[in-house]
Amino acid sequence: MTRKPGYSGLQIGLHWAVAALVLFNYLFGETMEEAFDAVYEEGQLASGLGYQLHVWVGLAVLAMASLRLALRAILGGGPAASSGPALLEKGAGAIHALLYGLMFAVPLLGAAAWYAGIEDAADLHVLAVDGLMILAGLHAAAALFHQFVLKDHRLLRMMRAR
Ligand code: HEM
Ligand code: HEM
Repeated sequence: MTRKPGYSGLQIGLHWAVAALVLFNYLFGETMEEAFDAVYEEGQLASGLGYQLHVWVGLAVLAMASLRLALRAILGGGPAASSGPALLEKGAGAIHALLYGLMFAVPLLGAAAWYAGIEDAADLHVLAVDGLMILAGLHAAAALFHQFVLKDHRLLRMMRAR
């Protein structure tokens, strides 16, 4: 079956929604750290709205990541459907695969820490978040390089529905 290159409106909407929600949880993660310490180190009850937002925003990322993978399997998209140099396409594909993996690993590790009180999962959650932010930064820089230096309209693929 031949598929049109690019992404559907829903795929594009989910891409940017995940990017915004990940950034939100990254910037406001401290409230969750305080709640985790209160519950598991000081034996107190967690208070405030901040940590609840962290949990729901993070679980929304998990749900959206699942939907994205399902849509990708059905609708396609991604570097395989485009035409850059083979080695660069492989690199981009590997980064996308790692980003997908971390979209699952980060919230799942957070849930294991929060709901089961697993300290090691909390440490891995924080480590995985750092990895996600570094990769997302590289990925965003690559998108800007494609768009403005190579001028191959790569960024537009994630802005205009096919
Ligand atoms: C400002 C930040 C970002 C920019 C400018 C950006 C840009 C793009 C662009 C242009 C593409 C399409 C590449 C192509 O197929 O030609 C893309 C795909 C992708 N992006 Fe981002 N992105 C950003 C943030 C993120 C974040 C935070 C994540 C993950 C949490 C992410 C995950 C992905 C994945 C997995 C794909 C591949 C989609 C697929 O083919 O199924 N991006 N991004
Ligand atoms: C995309 C999703 C998520 C991102 C980007 C994210 C990001 C973060 C960040 C930046 C911190 C603070 C790290 C620090 O200041 O040391 C943190 C801590 C934490 N998060 Fe998340 N989080 C996400 C999802 C979740 C989910 C779904 C849960 C639980 C259901 C969760 C539970 C926790 C816990 C328990 C901590 C405290 C860990 C500790 O103090 O060692 N997170 N998260």
